[in-house]
Amino acid sequence: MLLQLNDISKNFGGLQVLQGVNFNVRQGEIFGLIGPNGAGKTTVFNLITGLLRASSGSIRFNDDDIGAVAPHKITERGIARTFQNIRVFKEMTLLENVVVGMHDHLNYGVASMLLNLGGFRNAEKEARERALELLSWVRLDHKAHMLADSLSYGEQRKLEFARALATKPKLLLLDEPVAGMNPAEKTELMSEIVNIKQRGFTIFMIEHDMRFVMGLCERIAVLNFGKIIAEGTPDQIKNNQEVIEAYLGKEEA
Ligand SMILES: Nc1ncnc2c1ncn2[C@@H]1O[C@H](COP(=O)(O)OP(=O)(O)OP(=O)(O)O)[C@@H](O)[C@H]1O
Repeated sequence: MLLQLNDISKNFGGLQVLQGVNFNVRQGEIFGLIGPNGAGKTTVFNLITGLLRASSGSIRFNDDDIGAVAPHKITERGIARTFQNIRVFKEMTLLENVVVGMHDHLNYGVASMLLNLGGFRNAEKEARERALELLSWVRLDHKAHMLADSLSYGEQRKLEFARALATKPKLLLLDEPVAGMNPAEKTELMSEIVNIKQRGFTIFMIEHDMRFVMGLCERIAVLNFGKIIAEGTPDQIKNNQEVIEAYLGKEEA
């Protein structure tokens, strides 16, 4: 197992947001976490990436306990994420945005690279070539030299995705990757994610768009009021009575 959550609970003061959460993400798969608004999904990502600490339970990545590891160290260990609210540098080009994402993994500082200082030329050239390749994975390479500000909302999401890949993560966490995308952009992103998986990346996403999650994920866990109520293949999840009730309410179900 690449990632294991064992009996995780999280309280904010008196509010119990997660209770006894258990699930695993396997190497090489596309895994999805779904659940109604406020179920605790983003809290799970914040625990995995070290922004929050669990009240109890353990999180293991590559068999190491990462429950008390600081966020930047989590990135170094190979976990990258995108956020629900877009965080691209709008006044920088797409290429520069991705190069910035790499900086942890290069020996030279970003500032030096961007300033073209002699000894750093090679590192800069390599970084730019790699950034261009990552942009091509999300079909944004033709816009590499444009400012991020000129992108549509959906394109900015894809730029964030490319930037997260720049750290060469073993595990990529995507928080609502298709939020704000139009249907054509969603379909495109679906095939791009499949391609990225085929390159050996493991992907774990939170997503509300059922067509997207069901079409893409190999396994899905469902969180409701802080508890995992189901885990399985998309077909198992679609037909699970407790899941249907969580989404529709008992009356309608
Ligand atoms: N830092 C915090 N302090 C206090 N309460 C918090 C904190 N972070 C989250 N919560 C609460 O925890 C609960 C779960 O929030 P979380 O954002 O994890 O849900 P979610 O499933 O990601 O929701 P959504 O789908 O709407 O993004 C909510 O009631 C939220 O208000």
